[in-house]
Amino acid sequence: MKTIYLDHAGTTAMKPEVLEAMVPYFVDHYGNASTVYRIGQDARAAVDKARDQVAKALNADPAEIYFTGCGTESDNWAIRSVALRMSKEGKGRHIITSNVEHHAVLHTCEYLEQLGFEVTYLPVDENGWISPEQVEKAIREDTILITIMYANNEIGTIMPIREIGEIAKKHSILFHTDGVQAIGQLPVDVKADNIDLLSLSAHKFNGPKGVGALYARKGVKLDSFLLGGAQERGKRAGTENVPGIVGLGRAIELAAANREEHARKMTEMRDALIHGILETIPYSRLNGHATNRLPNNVNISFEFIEGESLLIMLDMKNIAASSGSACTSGSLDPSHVLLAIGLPHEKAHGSLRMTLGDDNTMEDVKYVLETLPPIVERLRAMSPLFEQIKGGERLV
Ligand SMILES: Cc1ncc(COP(=O)(O)O)c(C=O)c1O
Ligand code: FES
Repeated sequence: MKTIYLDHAGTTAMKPEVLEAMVPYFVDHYGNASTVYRIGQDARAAVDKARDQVAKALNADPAEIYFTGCGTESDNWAIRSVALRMSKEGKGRHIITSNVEHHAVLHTCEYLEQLGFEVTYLPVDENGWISPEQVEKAIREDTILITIMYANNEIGTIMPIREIGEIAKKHSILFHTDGVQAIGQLPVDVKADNIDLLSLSAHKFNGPKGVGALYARKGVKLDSFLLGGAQERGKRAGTENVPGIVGLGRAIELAAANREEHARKMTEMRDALIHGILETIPYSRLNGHATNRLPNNVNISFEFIEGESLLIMLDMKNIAASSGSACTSGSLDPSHVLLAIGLPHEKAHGSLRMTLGDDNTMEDVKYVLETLPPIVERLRAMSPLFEQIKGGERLV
């Protein structure tokens, strides 16, 4: 039986068209893009083309796009570079972010705190949302950067990016957004959204792993993060990952062209899953905003069960899902995002994230809706706590 893959927020399979575009740059045009001879110049032209493709998808200028090694690098680069430069220029040392950011942002902010920066971690509401007013209220004389994610990778809540960008602009503060989960799902437009810096990662929209990009608006002074050669106009040293960059360019072009149809299809499957589960499984609740959420994200907590056991049993039925973000699923700590929306530990542990993609169909949704309820029931039958409430008494 085929695997029903429901972890597209973790990573996605590459599209055959993307692979096809990349292959020649491994074997034929393998030259170093910084050289003058033909096979090097072929590679250079391919990097330039990819830069155009990324710029077009974001409504940016190609000169505003820098290729990186991953979304994590883009986040680190944007935040550290702005912080260090602004503080050197005496503009201040205060950063505003949220408490549901990806660890690429949170750990970078914590690192900067060790260097003497001050960080405000705005608390989200019960839906995982930050209001523009909250952001405005947190602004101080010495605020140099606002970094708020476009959409959350665990619970799918979409942040009011355009409004936050407007506020940042009004106060002349730089605005970075981690757009890793938004690209391909939402209509991201860096100009209309008032974004100064945006991070993205190819493997989240059917491109290759290990390649990302950072958009930096013209006029934003960006210092190099990786020091060395003069690649990426002297801003990001290291021989370009030409096949990866070509793949990123092709993948974002395809994602942008199919975005509306993709979002429509995802939303339909998402809502069928959410309603189907909430209607058939007692003591379950949806995490994240009911409607203002990524079209492909389903995140549900089941009381009285362990997310890990649920994942193992789903895997035995060929369903691949997640119980939190990929990097923390090996740890015993409950997700910081689920705790931030106010879930107590036991509910946070019993959560299931299913993120849909192009390869899913309504048949898959049907299969999940048939397979999941008996698994939850079996796991609950083993739970001593659940035994106590069987009589109909509500404990929590
Ligand atoms: C919101 C968000 N930011 C950053 C990242 C990191 O991206 P990458 O895996 O390319 O380093 C991820 C993916 O795990 C993510 O979901
Ligand atoms: S590093 Fe990928 S989910 Fe955290």
